[in-house]
Amino acid sequence: MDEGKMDENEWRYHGEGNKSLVVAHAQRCVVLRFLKFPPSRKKTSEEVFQHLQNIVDFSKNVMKEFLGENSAHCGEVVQLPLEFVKQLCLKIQSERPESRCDKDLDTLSGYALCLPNLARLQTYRFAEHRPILCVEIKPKCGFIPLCGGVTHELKHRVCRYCMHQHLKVATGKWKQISKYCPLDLYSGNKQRMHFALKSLLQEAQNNLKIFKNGELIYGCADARSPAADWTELAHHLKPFFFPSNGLAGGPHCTRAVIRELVRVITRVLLSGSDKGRAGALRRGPAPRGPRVCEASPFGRSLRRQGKNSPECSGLPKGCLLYKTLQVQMLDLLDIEGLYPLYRRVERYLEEFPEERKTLQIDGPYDEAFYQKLLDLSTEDDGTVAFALTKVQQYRVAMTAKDCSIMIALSPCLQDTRCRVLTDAWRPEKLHIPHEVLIHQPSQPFQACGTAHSLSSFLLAAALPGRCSLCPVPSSAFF
Ligand SMILES: O=P(O)(O)O[C@@H]1[C@@H](OP(=O)(O)O)[C@H](OP(=O)(O)O)[C@H](O)[C@H](OP(=O)(O)O)[C@H]1OP(=O)(O)O
Ligand SMILES: Nc1ncnc2c1ncn2[C@@H]1O[C@H](COP(=O)(O)OP(=O)(O)OP(=O)(O)O)[C@@H](O)[C@H]1O
Repeated sequence: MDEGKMDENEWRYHGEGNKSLVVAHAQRCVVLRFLKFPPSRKKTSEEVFQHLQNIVDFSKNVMKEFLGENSAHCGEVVQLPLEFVKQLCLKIQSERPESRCDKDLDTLSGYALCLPNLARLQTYRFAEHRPILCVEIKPKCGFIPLCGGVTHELKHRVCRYCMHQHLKVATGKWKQISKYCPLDLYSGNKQRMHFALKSLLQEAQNNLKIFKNGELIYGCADARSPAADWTELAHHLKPFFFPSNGLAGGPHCTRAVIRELVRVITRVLLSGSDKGRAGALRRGPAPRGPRVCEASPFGRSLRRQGKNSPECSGLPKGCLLYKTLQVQMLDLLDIEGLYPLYRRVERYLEEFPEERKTLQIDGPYDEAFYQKLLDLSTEDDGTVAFALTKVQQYRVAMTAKDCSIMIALSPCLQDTRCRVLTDAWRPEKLHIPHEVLIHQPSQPFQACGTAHSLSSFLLAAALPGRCSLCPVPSSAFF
């Protein structure tokens, strides 16, 4: 990217979250990710640069280590002309959802992160003409804590996502309670996963987005968004899944297309053997909590059938869901167990503020930082070192609890063989037909009231095995 010659007209609004706003280049497969701040809280250029550099280091030295070399896109910090950023900000303002406009894009520092556009395939530097579907899922926390520090009994039975649903509907953030439960998605049981994905498709909230050729075609900006329209979605998807068969339209076709989409996503989520160290994280004695959340309609129907424990399929060790869950489980103590340790660190820093740097409180997120995360002991020896390790593990776990998985799918170019879509990944596997990418938004540490932003990571995993898209003839698309 030539930062000297930037033209705002070559970029379009792509999406935003609570902390950043993303624009995509119209031709090239890159995005720019800008930080956002409340109008009253501007940061200096140096602070913004450091924040973004921390995100890059964290992706590279922590998340990539846990989730696998092939699973990370760290991006790079770029400095852009201020005039370009100002014009871009004006250009995209009308496309921003109202609910996100309480924060402004940072137009003062000129810094942004440049990343690959994960809604497109990464093999090609330029947007090409083959159709690309990208499914973005933010699965949220996939386990129920079982640690002794948890005081509310309900937290041992109902997962955080399902509890939050009630709060979100009560406060008007979303219109209705979703049937989605992360524990169903993380179960590894295909039937439960299908239920979870269908529930996401019914009530996407901010947990599911679908892009076609880089454009958002399905997803929910806020509670004012129109209700999900499966007929329209099926219309978009039919050429991907049933390009040449006789399924004309109507409810039967819609159901068939949605079923196929759910089946393909499940298959992708369960595949993958990219090595990361998350699988090697050795747990202490603490056992895992219940595998089914009491609030999940799937769990309830199991109980009605008298099945108290579901058939437990478990996740294959190499798959991204498994690795993500392992990292989430670095939260060994829950916020209730962690808070006293956080206070211990805080008190220490009040007394010895100069230690902040030595203790790597705000980074750098380097190899030494990563190594300390591997200590999973829960025996508190009363030291600041122990408390700090648990706090940092908690922050990393929070990152994994808030990340998104991005699955890019494309039909094959030949009738019978799939092409590799990622040249960098295992070129001998000429049948790897799709890409999976994880995107992690900026991760704050708000649990205890402060707002340190920690991390962001982008991951890609190569998937072995044939995909159900393989037999799809390409001719229908070109
Ligand atoms: O706390 P949660 O589980 O509600 O997660 C927050 C997300 O809410 P969600 O429940 O997914 O709608 C929230 O998402 P939305 O703004 O609601 O789309 C953010 O992702 C937030 O992260 P950050 O503080 O902006 O870096 C997330 O905060 P963290 O918990 O990751 O700090
Ligand atoms: N590299 C990328 N490629 C494609 N799309 C991206 C990329 N990075 C972000 N996006 C899109 O932009 C949206 C907003 O970005 P992001 O989630 O990083 O915002 P955030 O403010 O950090 O998130 P949060 O609300 O969790 O704090 C994402 O949901 C995703 O759809």
